[in-house]
Amino acid sequence: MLGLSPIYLSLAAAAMSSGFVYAGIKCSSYFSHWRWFEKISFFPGVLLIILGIWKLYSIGVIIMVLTIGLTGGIASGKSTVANMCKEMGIPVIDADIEARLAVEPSEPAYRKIVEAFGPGILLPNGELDRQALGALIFHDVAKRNLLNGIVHPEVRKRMAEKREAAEKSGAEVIILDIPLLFESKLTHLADRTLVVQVDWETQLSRLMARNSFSKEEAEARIRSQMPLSEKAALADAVIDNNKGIEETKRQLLEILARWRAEHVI
Ligand SMILES: CC(C)(COP(=O)(O)OP(=O)(O)OC[C@H]1O[C@@H](n2cnc3c(N)ncnc32)[C@H](O)[C@@H]1O)[C@@H](O)C(=O)NCCC(=O)NCCS
Ligand SMILES: Nc1ncnc2c1ncn2[C@@H]1O[C@H](COP(=O)(O)OP(=O)(O)OP(=O)(O)O)[C@@H](O)[C@H]1O
Repeated sequence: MLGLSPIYLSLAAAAMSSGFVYAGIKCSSYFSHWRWFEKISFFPGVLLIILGIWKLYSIGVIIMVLTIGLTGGIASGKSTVANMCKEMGIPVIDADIEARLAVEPSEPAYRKIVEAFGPGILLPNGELDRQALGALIFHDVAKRNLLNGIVHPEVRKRMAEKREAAEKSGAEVIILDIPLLFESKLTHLADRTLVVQVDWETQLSRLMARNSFSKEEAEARIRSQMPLSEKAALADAVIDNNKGIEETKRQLLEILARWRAEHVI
């Protein structure tokens, strides 16, 4: 996230100094009553505060982190792009994975889901039957909202913890892979938003192939999300993932290089 980049620090320093000067002028009557050592130490004191903040930044106490909110539609290629980032050594925090962990039988969300949807959504071994739950919620907006209301707060908590850990480990870039970044109004979590886009036909055929879904099942899942064209219009950058993997990687590298440069200046 923001951390404190040099540009923000410079702006803060400029604002602080002008604030002090303004206050100094406003209080000139007081200022004229200050003793000589108070007058002499005033401006160097301000300078020392600014240098102190700068030092904290330079030794890494204040870290500058670029947080990217990666999103898209179901099967548009978010995980494919996230895996490319992981290969580059960039930590990825994946909302789908956190959502899976949050509904394990030992977790509080599990009990709430069973209470809300009944034991019919359980497998014989007691775990959630994800296919059965999916069949319910992707065809019924009220049920989807009910499930989201149980799972999403847990996912947000888990992601915040992981993000803090990634920041502490000194990561300069962090990817938050959040399928519902725009739907759930979570863009404030990221400095930049990146949408992985594909056209409808490609999305449908990749989803049907990957999950062995019927056309109807796949369409219900796609329609349960904000249209990809709307997400693309809201994003800071868009990766066109209709073509081959290499072309997708080329676009990713270009965007990362641009954003890294912008964030550091
Ligand atoms: C309904 C569930 C059990 C289906 O599980 P399944 O293993 O089939 O799918 P998986 O979790 O891998 O999700 C695949 C994709 O479906 C889409 N999706 C999942 N949940 C939702 C939802 N509530 N609304 C819209 N799209 C969703 C996302 O694009 C996601 O990447 C599961 O998706 C779930 O618990 N969803 C609610 C939590 C959630 O919103 N997860 C998304 C990220 S927070
Ligand atoms: N450029 C590409 N060319 C061909 N196949 C691709 C490409 N990008 C992704 N795929 C395939 O499309 C499918 C969906 O991709 P991926 O799993 O990355 O999507 P996702 O957005 O993470 O999906 P979900 O929303 O379900 O988590 C996968 O089977 C993947 O291998």
